[in-house]
Amino acid sequence: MHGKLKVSVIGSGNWGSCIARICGDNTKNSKTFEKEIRMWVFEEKVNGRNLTEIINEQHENIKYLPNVKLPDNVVAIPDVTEAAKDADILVFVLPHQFVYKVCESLKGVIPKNCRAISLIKGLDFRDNELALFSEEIEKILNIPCAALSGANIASEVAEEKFSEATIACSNVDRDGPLFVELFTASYFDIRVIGDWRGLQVCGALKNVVAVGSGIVDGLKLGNNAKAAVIRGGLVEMRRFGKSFFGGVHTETFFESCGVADLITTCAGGRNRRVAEAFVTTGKPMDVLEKEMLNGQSLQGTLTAQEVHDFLKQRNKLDEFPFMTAVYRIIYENQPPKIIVECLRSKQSFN
Ligand SMILES: NC(=O)C1=CN([C@@H]2O[C@H](COP(=O)(O)OP(=O)(O)OC[C@H]3O[C@@H](n4cnc5c(N)ncnc54)[C@H](O)[C@@H]3O)[C@@H](O)[C@H]2O)C=CC1
Ligand SMILES: O=C(CO)COP(=O)(O)O
Repeated sequence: MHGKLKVSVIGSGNWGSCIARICGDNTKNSKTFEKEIRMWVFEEKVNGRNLTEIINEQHENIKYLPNVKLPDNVVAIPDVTEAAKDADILVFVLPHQFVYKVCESLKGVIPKNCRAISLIKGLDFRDNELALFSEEIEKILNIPCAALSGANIASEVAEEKFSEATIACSNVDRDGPLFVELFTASYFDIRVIGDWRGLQVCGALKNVVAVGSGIVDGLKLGNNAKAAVIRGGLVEMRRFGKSFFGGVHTETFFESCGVADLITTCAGGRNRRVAEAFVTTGKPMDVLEKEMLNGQSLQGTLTAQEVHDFLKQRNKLDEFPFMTAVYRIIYENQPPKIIVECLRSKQSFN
């Protein structure tokens, strides 16, 4: 290894800022990593000032992770190529709808020996295929890309409450220890696995299940119904992974990136909260997203659409009644109660 490794975090939202904080704490006195963490910020005005200036002066992302101090070695940079150039490690942590544009602008800027890790929860439906972001980043930038996902509601991790996370990479021996060193904290415990596809299928689809659980909450159906939705959702997540992506292991669904993330998101995530309000107010999800999230982004609504379009095009909607019900409720005005009707067993006792 020649010198210490330079780390850049591409993204600075709720989770992006939280993870930059962990990285910054870990690189402060590191023999492996350069102290400075460059964090790309999608520039915007907050209270009439540039968000990057506020972050660099106050060491706080007052819009996306308020009341949490960032270490002063985390430096906010508004130009993405400036933030990423010469990086040895790129941490992608963006809402999934923005990833392609950002990656395209990094083409030709990234050193050949750079490694990446994707913390993005989402899939991309294009050319009639669903793409995994770690694989898209590998293709666009021609560098290896691992993935991290887990039961990690950012506000809780930022308060240093105990969480687990999963890292998956194709070369566990080469990349595992390095990423574990970068992300582990006393309150953030990581396990490394080889199933990067299963991990990302879980991270994306659990957001659709969380929308379903919010619908159950909006209908005030109680904990048993929510458990039924989590169970049915998990079955379809596994079926989806196994049906459409090679190399997905059942064990992955028992890691933090699987059932644990599903449980926490269905209990306390943004997708759940906004979907509950969708039922109680009757307003569309995109309107509520703007009203309730102050610029933060829902991933479950777009993922529900992408999954639906993919399944429809393959004539497979019948095999995924729960995912299809979520789509129909939020996009096709179907009654919210179908969220549990779709789970009923087809057995007849007559
Ligand atoms: N917030 C959380 O608790 C967790 C989020 N994640 C995942 O991490 C990823 C990033 O989420 P967050 O950091 O929470 O983001 P967020 O939900 O806070 O989204 C807002 C971010 O998007 C940026 N943005 C807005 N317009 C943009 C544009 N046109 N181009 C590029 N960026 C733009 C904003 O500047 C801001 O940084 C998502 O895939 C999410 O599912 C994963 C674990 C936990
Ligand atoms: O991914 C998350 C927790 O692990 C956050 O979920 P929400 O986007 O629904 O808040």
